[in-house]
Amino acid sequence: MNRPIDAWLHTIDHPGKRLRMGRLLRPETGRGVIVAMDHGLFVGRPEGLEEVGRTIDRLLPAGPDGVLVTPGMLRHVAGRLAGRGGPGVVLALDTYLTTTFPGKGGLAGAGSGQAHRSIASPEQAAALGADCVKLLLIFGDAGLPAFADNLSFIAQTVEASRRTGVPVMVEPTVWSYPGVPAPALSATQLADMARIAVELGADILKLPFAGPLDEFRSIVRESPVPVMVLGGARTQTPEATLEMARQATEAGAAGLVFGRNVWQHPDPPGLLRQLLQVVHGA
Ligand SMILES: O=C(CO)COP(=O)(O)O
Repeated sequence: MNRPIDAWLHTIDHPGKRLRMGRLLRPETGRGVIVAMDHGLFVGRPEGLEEVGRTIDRLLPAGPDGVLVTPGMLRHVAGRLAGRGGPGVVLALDTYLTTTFPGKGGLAGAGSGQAHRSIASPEQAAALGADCVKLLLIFGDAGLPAFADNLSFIAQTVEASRRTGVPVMVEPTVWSYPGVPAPALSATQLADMARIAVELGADILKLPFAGPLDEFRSIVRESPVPVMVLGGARTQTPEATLEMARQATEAGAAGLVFGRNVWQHPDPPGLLRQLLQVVHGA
């Protein structure tokens, strides 16, 4: 089910986007392994990611294809990433807030409800050297006006990406609350969410892996853009993380965007090497 990188890159008619996307997906396999480290924006100081710079230093020798960070944090870690010929940089361009933060002392402030906001412009992301920007497409209980704003924010960012040349990764998700398990998505729901993201102009999809394998394979096959699979909460065992990576690869995914399962592992570079082995096969 491997799709060569040219199959993806030829779908992109913008040279800047092609060049940047080619930095995240390896030419030999058409896939990439991106380590997500933007969690601080959503939850504060996650266990295992107390110091993003130190985590990056530990992971770089394993050779990740990309890192996902926030524009604010990039200022502090760009020096570590520069001058090495990689990894590519994905910047989180938005965030969502909920008022329920169990164990976090009500970090999101007073009042009730949910809010979704941009935290940087596409132009800023381009100026910061981003190879890709990541946006959320959030389904669920925030109300129709919030959802409509979310859709137009993605559409505007896609429009801006024509000027900046920075590809747009869209992550369809559902409003969730720290400490509360995210609702399980059926493959049918996921297929609809993915399709809406593509219709909005996503260049890359970032999706949770939802079995059964054949149904996820259909979502990947139907997608005209690469599908990368996110990790989610820490699995019970490293073997379960590797198995998810195997199944995602088997289903034709263009790689992984894994966070907690990498940097909360006792040996993050060791696990990352194993993931790279699964995804790239060498
Ligand atoms: O991309 C991610 C967060 O932005 C994925 O992180 P997790 O693997 O920890 O879910």
